[in-house]
Amino acid sequence: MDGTLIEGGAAPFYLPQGDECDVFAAAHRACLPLLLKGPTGCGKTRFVAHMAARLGRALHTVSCHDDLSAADLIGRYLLKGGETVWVDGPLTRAVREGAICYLDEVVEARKDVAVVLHPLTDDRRILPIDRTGEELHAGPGFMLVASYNPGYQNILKTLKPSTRQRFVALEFGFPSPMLELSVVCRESGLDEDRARLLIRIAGKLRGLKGQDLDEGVSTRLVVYAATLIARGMGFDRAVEVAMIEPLTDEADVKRGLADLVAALAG
Ligand SMILES: Nc1ncnc2c1ncn2[C@@H]1O[C@H](COP(=O)(O)OP(=O)(O)OP(=O)(O)O)[C@@H](O)[C@H]1O
Repeated sequence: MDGTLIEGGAAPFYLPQGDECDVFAAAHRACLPLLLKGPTGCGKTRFVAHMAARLGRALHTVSCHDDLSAADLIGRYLLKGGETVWVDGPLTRAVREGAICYLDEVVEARKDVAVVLHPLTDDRRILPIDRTGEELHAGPGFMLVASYNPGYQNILKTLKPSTRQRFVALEFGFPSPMLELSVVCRESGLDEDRARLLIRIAGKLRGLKGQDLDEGVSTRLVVYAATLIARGMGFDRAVEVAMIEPLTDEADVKRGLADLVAALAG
């Protein structure tokens, strides 16, 4: 596999917002790691799955959390049938196989993860495994992709410059209304008229980010609402359970959102 993109229907469905597929492919060819920045549910994970398939690479995805340590990524000795055996973690597996490793919400991970990522994301491209004494050299197929959501206002959880400046970075936003319409119809099977109305509602709700809401409604939630409607749920109820309830716990904000939706839905 020489990094040529495979066209065709085998890859998970993904509608590009711009030139991100070309940037991903170019970074893969150049053996550079890639950082995806953007809000939750805007298509980052789908994009990586799509690109991995088009590049003919296996994909190992890790959802990072605040207890995720370097050992979780690299591997550990485990007791199996009375014997102690070494078991590779997802990052080590990806390096050995020449696969793509996707670290979703990388800022959540513990600090020792950055120490592991540094020699792997600069021109050394090595993964030292202290416990086994191995030092793996990443081949041309391997690529590290990480994502984070700059919108989460947590000053303690941000990437250090020495980490972020090891990545080529792409910024994602919510798709344009036309693009989102295609995504929502394709993902849910809902008709265009009702999908268009959902997207207008989403646009209005996104406008409230920073006032009443921390985060705008994601494309994922619009797809949820559309899927529920396509399967028979009433429009208003689907909007309530998929596009309002998940956004906030505050009763008066919810009421305000419901009024706004009612005005739009007529
Ligand atoms: N451009 C797109 N093409 C196809 N589907 C999309 C696109 N953008 C969003 N989606 C839809 O939105 C859903 C959520 O996207 P995805 O899981 O990739 O979000 P994410 O940005 O990775 O979120 P998180 O940061 O929370 O993991 C997908 O399952 C898909 O249905």
